[in-house]
Amino acid sequence: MAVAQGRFITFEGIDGAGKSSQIAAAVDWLQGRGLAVEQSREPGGTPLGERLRELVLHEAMDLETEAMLMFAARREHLAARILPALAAGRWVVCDRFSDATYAYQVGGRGLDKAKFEALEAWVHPGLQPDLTLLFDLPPEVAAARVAGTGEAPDRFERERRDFFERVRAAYLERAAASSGRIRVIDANRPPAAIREELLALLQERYA
Ligand SMILES: Nc1ncnc2c1ncn2[C@@H]1O[C@H](COP(=O)(O)OP(=O)(O)O)[C@@H](O)[C@H]1O
Ligand SMILES: Cc1cn([C@H]2C[C@H](O)[C@@H](COP(=O)(O)OP(=O)(O)O)O2)c(=O)[nH]c1=O
Repeated sequence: MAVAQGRFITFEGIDGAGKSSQIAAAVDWLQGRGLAVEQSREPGGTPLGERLRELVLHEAMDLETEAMLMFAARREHLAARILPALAAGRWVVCDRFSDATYAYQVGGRGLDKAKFEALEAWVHPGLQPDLTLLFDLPPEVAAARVAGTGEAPDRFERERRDFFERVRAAYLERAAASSGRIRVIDANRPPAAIREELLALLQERYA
């Protein structure tokens, strides 16, 4: 007998891209179709992962330590939540996954691509999200949004414009290499327009 298998949907983009409220809209839409949906985030998603998140967002560290902590948190997230949920037929909507490590650690910070690929093959062999929504916008627009929140910036949000230019370019490069999985959304528009495109995309794919 075929076992129901949930779908894995991820959201990506530079800090301030506006993922948060759009993720909520996507989850609402999927739940409205009667699906069981789990919303999560990376780094994080489990008690251990959230503790690792605190460290990587606020503690200065070596680049390879940073990359391995991202993947350690991810391994725990997969083992404790994502894989059991998908196996039980639940859908998982996650704020960031390995594309973020590619964009931030490889693109932004210069981590050796072969080391990223080795970690990815170790931590989730044969598994990629079913669909990834990449929120794309100029770093200066995103930075103004982050500044507008009035919240204290973390270690990544304090990076300079050229860092986010590299992160953005790495995301777009990965999207070009996986155009069936990664859909680029122009995030430099009002929230309502983005929401409309996002829901149309989900409708086209999953209705
Ligand atoms: N399309 C948009 N246009 C203008 N401001 C936005 C838009 N989307 C989100 N924002 C604002 O930008 C800030 C960052 O949004 P958020 O959803 O937290 O981004 P992310 O989760 O991608 O870092 C918030 O203050 C939010 O209200
Ligand atoms: C998952 C992941 C996140 N990050 C970074 C990107 C973000 O700056 C930060 C946390 O992401 P996020 O939860 O999107 O932060 P916020 O809700 O404040 O926008 O971690 C990496 O550098 N590598 C990774 O693999």
